[in-house]
This record gives sequence, C-alpha cells and structure tokens, in this order.
Amino acid sequence: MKAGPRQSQFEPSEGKAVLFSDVHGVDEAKEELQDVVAFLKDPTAFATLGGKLPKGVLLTGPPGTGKTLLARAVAGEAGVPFFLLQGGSDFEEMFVGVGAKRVRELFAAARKKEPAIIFIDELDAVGGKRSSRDQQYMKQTLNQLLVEMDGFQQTEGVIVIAATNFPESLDQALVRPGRFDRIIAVPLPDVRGRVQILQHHLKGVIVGKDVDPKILARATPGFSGADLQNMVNQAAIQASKLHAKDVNIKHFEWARDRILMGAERKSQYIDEKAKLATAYHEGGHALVALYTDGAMPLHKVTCVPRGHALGMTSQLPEDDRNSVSLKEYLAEIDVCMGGRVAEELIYGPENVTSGASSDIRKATRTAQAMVKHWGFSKLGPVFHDDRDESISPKRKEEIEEEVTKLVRGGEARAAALLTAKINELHLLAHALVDHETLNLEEVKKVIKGEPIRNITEVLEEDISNLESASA
Ligand SMILES: Nc1ncnc2c1ncn2[C@@H]1O[C@H](COP(=O)(O)OP(=O)(O)OP(=O)(O)O)[C@@H](O)[C@H]1O
Ligand SMILES: [Zn+2]
Repeated sequence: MKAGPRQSQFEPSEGKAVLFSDVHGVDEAKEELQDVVAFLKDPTAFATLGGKLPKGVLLTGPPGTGKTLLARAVAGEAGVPFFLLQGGSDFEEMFVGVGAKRVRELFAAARKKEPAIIFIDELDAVGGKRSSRDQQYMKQTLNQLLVEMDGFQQTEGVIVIAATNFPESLDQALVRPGRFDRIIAVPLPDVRGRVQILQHHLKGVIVGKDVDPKILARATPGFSGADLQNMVNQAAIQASKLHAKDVNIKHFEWARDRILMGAERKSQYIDEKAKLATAYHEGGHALVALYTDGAMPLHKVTCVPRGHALGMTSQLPEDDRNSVSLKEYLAEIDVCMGGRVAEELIYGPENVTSGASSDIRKATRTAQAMVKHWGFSKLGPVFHDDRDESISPKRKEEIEEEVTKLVRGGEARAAALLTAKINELHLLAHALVDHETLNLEEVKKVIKGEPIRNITEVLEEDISNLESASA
C-alpha cells in the first residue's frame, strides 16, 4: 500500500483514446450510452433540447466484459477527460479515513475540467451493504459520494460511471433517482461477440493458416473479453518461446486450456454437454412462454451465462401491467416450470439438476401471493398477512395445500405442452447451442424447422464486415 495522496488520481488519466469501435460484442450497452456521449459533447445544447440524463450510470456484469473499456470509450467518443477511482485498491486506503477527502477532491478536479467523466471501478467495494473492513470509514466515503452526486446539477457536465460485478450487494441509497439511476448490463459475449473480440485482439498478431477465429470463438463459450485477450497474448508468448514462425492453433489451444485451468478463474467455461442441458432448460421456458395464452411475450433466449444464471429467457410486457389476471399469473407459473420440466423430459427425472431453484422460488412466490393476497384459490378473497400471528395452523396448512396445487398445476401444464412439442424443443435446444442467443423471430423459424442463417455464414459475414470497416 502506498502512502500519501496519489496526485495522478486527480488528473485525468492519459493514454490512447479508446473508442466504441474498440469494444465488441456489447452493442446494446453501446447503444444505451449514446445519449451520454451526445450530452458530454455539448451539455448546454443537450439541456436546451430538453434531454434528460442520468447523473450516474451503473455498468453491471461479470469481470472482464469491458466495463472499464466502455467507460473509457464514452470519454474517448466525447473527447472529454476521464477521472478514475479504483474502487478495490484506492478504497483499501480509505479505512484510514482519507476516503471521503479523496472523493471530494476527485469531484472538485473533475468539475474544473467539465465536461468530464468520473469512473469508479468496483463500486461495491465502497457501496456494498456489508463492506467488510472498517465500516465507519467506508460509510463516510459512501456518504461523501452521495453528497457529491446530489450536489451537482445535471447541466454541469459531469457524469459518473461506476462498475460492479455485484449489483445486488449495493447499498440501495446508491441506486435512487438522481444517483446511479441508469443501470446497463454488460454481459459475457455470445459467439458472434467472441469472434469480433478475437478479431480485434488478433490485429497485429501473425497467425498460422490453421487459425480460424470462428473456430476459436466456438471453442470458448463463457469466456469474457478479457479472457479472450489473455488467450491471444498467452498464445503469442508461447509461440515465441518455442521460436515458432507464427502463432498456430496448437499455441491457441495451449493458451485456452491454461486459462481454463487458471486457479483464479471462476469456472465460467461451459462444456458442450452442459451447454446443451442449459439449452433444453431455457428452450423449455421459451416454448411455454411462446405457446401459453396470457404469458408475457417472449423476447430473447440465451444459453450463455447472465449474471449468476446459466442461461436466460427474457419476456417483455406488452404494456405497463397494473393489474394482472388469473390467467396471466397461471402462465407465469407455467413458464417458470418449463425449464425444469424440459430437463426432466429429456434427461429423466433422476437427472434433473438443482439449477432450477430460482425458477421454483419465483413460481412459489407467485403462487403464495395468489393464494394469500389476491384471492385466487378456493380459500377465496381473504387477505392473509404474512406477519399475522393469528393465522391458525389449519389455515396455514390449507394455504400450503393451495400453493402446492398451483405450482403442481403449472408443472403439469408445462409437461403436457412440452411433451406435445418435443420436436420443437429438440430443434430449439440444438439451435441454441449453435447460436447461443436467439430472438423471437429466430425462435419461431427454428421451431418450424426453417433455416435461420447458418452460424458459420453469419460469423463469416461479421468478419468480412469488420475487415472492410478497418480497411
Ligand atoms: N467487449 C470487449 N471488446 C474488446 N476487448 C475487451 C472487451 N472486454 C474486455 N476486453 C479486453 O479485456 C480488457 C479488460 O477489460 P475491462 O477491464 O474493461 O473489463 P471490466 O468489465 O472492467 O472488468 P472488471 O469487472 O474485472 O474490472 C480490456 O482492456 C480489453 O482489452
Ligand atoms: Zn430456469
């Protein structure tokens, strides 16, 4: 640990400007940051036009997906200075009480150079609900950060961007309106993203004829951008150690395996078998969502990890739902059950994994609320307060029974539906393994047995677009 203030923190960090074109596979996040760039380019004009902006943007996602890179790219695109506060290491010193002061000085420095970006890496180090170390000093630092954020006007031209791998552990005060009120997900790249990231980091590397970024990308599901960059570097080092004339596929395979074995690596890597199992699970959710009357429309399904989940099926409400009908609640339970039911149909009940526990929790919670609060059971429209001690044991049992009935009902409906559509489930799961992410249109085609473009063609097209863009 170094003593004394580090002057460099209060000066914009230097280095070659990063642009959006340096960050790959996170198009949605880039899209969401466009207005921040427009604002920083000309804060007054933006405000005059009535644009509304967050003061703070929170980038969330697994390690190494490019959160820091994205924040730098926002600064680079807008041509504004970038002030960095390293949550992990800088806050280490904060328990000796300099934290609050450092935050104050950093904001003062940034405001002098506005428009500017302040980037706080590992926000959870200071803004976590249960920051380990010295609670009191951490609290002071956090409070100072809140004071600074509350203290400036949107028109001032300072935007705070923070990154965290653990959004759920943040102090709620941080995500209130007027603070970090825009949250942008920066997920692991899918196979197309991985091709682009590899292409980017392969620039300037002399590779052998046997090296095909498409194949490398397909061999690295679950790798982050940082992992991929690391793989390229390690392969190059290995090649030079062996005095090879170029970096060939053997070197890449060696590097890949080394990263996979890396002690510090949380095993994100998914082998083909596990990927197919996840694909069936998510495919089950997706088909039930697609075919169940009253279910929220299917939006996207993926079998690569998102946050703590192995895969994800996302649905989009058609409009703001103020009240929800019985049919819609039942559909919600059915969709939750679809994942586990699909696993059971394909792999047999004895091989079902515990991976569906959050689905089960969600379905159970919905069923409980249906019975206890919304009167959707034979117990009728009676409100049962969770804190009410006077609910009789008999009533508790009846509630349990009704909840179980609802969840079991969902399970049975999902099973009937997926049994009838088993061929579609196979088609969908295998397409997911290839493409990793499918949108609604693609899902509809796949289950009809219609070709969506061959993944190799898609990847090839991506590569030639990239090449012509950089030529
Ligand atoms: N999406 C990406 N496109 C291109 N390169 C990437 C991408 N993601 C990561 N990298 C490479 O990995 C390096 C590390 O990524 P970065 O520090 O931005 O990740 P991070 O999400 O901030 O990680 P952490 O959460 O560990 O701080 C980058 O400098 C870049 O070289
Ligand atoms: Zn699930």
